[in-house]
Amino acid sequence: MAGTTEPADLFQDDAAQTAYDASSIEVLEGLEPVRKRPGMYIGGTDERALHHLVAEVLDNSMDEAVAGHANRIEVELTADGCCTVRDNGRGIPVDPHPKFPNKSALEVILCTLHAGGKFSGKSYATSGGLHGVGASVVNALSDSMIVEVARNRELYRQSFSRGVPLGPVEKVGAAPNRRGTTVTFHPDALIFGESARLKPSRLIGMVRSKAYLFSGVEIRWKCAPSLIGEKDDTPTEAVFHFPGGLADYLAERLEKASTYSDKPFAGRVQFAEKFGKDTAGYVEWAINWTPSIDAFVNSYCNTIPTPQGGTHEFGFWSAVLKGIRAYGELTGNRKAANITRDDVMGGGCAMISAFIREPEFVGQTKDRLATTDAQRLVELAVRDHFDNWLAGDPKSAGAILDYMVLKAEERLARRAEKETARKSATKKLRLPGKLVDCSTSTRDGTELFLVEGDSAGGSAKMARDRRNQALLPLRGKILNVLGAASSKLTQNQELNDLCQALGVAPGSKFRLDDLRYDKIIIMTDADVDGAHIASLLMTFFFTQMRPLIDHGHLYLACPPLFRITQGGKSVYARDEEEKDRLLAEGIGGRGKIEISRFKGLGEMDAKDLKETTMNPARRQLIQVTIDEDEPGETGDLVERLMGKKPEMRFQYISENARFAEVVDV
Ligand SMILES: Nc1ncnc2c1ncn2[C@@H]1O[C@H](COP(=O)(O)OP(=O)(O)OP(=O)(O)O)[C@@H](O)[C@H]1O
Ligand SMILES: [Mg+2]
Ligand SMILES: [Mg+2]
Repeated sequence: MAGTTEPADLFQDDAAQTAYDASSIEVLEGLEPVRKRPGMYIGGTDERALHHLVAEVLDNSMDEAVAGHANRIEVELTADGCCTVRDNGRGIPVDPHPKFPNKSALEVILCTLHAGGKFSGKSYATSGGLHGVGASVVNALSDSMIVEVARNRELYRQSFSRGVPLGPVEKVGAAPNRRGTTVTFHPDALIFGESARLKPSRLIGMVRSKAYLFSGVEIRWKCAPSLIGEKDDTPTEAVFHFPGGLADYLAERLEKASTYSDKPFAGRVQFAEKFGKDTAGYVEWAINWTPSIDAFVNSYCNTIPTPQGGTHEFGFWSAVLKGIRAYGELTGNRKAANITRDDVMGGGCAMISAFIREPEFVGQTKDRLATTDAQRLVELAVRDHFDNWLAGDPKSAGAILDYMVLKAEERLARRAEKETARKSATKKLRLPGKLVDCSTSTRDGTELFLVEGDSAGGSAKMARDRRNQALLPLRGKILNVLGAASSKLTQNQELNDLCQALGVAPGSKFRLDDLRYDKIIIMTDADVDGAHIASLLMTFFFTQMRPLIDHGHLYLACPPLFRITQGGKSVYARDEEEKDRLLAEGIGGRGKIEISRFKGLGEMDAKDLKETTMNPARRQLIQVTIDEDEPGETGDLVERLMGKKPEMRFQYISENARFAEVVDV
């Protein structure tokens, strides 16, 4: 039947179709879409998203600073849960907007998606803002937002709630010595939940990082003491200003680490110097290598953190990789050719900050930079500097090169090890001589019978289905493995044969994927010796190949318990009940009926063994499982199986249904 055929009644449901007409298509106006689907704008409504609101407002002030119009920003958290960001920039325009003469530009910016001054590159060269949504999204998701603008010696103010203006922009006084924008907002509990709070410890890191990303700005931090928890060491006030930029920050982070170079490789290149005056922006970086702390890379574009990296980061690592390889060639170190990007990045602690015109990010939270050109710009800008740096400091350069060569060698050695391991696994297995294998080449549906004794092995060999049933006769008793050291384990021939036949190694080297059979079936006599062997085997599997049991590969065969003979005719009974039934029905022979408790598998001929114990259509198997619900059960089980009294084990194995579950398979 074709997969696209619709059930007939789908066509009858006219009502459903009528109800879904043009009126069901909604066009969300203004800021409604933001409140309906915050995820699209801030990546969700969780804590990360909540803190992203501050990032949006702060980014706008940073853009103003990077554009050269502001040099001071203040961030304050107040006890009422509000956040205030103030800058001394140009101030958001407040004059009427040419397209909407009744509204100020301020209102248009805050109440309209995709309204902004960063589309053309005229007011801002390399801004973090680019979509014209940030400020309006914060407004939409705040139950209160107040924006104050000091411009033209006047102070203006407009208030909003959930994206709706509470009135027009108003002049509220004179501001003779002031300019800039102040945004105060309170995240809406309807969106973020009643318990949502801006966390000082989370915000101060962001605030600090902005300061070292742009050395031309000073950021003042203030936080109500009541917001700082007992074990929290976030300061209530701080001033961040890093004239040394990223190099300062890296030095601070690597203060306690030993590094391969005394001084980091750090620098800053204006793209215009290299690519002509029309190329706006620059790249700044700082990196050092250390064996003592985990490698990290923090990358940014236009002060926006890009935790998922992107083109700028890729270009940076390309420069470093090519530089170090070239240096190796120059100094006659042939192994340098083996170094890859991973080797260069491993152990490298790097800060990369690019400023480019019209960056393209993936999504509004801007986690990854997608601008293709950034890769080329950054790579070419960094490359020359790296070459010079290496040449100018041979001691550091040598140490870093040696370290990367070592990383490359380790990586190659690991790969070689993996490859040989794989080769030996796929190489034709050496199988023990006494294994009677089945003919199927795949594992699916195959069974390996572990058979006690040679005589039973003989009839089992004839009784089996040679396509999927294999046999491994086990001679004598296997070593009592529970107490044995693992060296003893590997010396035991029976166990070695068993492992080889199964295709797996015991202990930590066990790999379920290598198992050669689907079902491992222990088939021993229904007597004390048989029970002992079965228990030894189960203990072995339990302690050395536990996943084999956990994944349901281990079974016990259930040979019959009674044989009833009458005048040359024999039948077998699995239990008392079946025996009684057979006796009552009669087995169809003549003369005296003899009932014997069945002893060994060897007593049965191949046909009987097949019918009672091996043929999947007639037999019963007990699947060995471990009951995890009962604490102490497994340890207890091993105790019982391995205890001194063999009768107990026999009893346990033949009767304990908690441990072993009877299944018809
Ligand atoms: N502190 C500020 N100082 C001056 N102008 C600002 C300030 N904050 C916002 N603006 C103006 O408001 C516009 C809209 O800001 P908004 O954050 O909504 O969008 P954006 O920054 O352009 O882009 P993005 O959505 O990527 O943040 C900005 O483009 C800028 O012109
Ligand atoms: Mg913005
Ligand atoms: Mg906007």
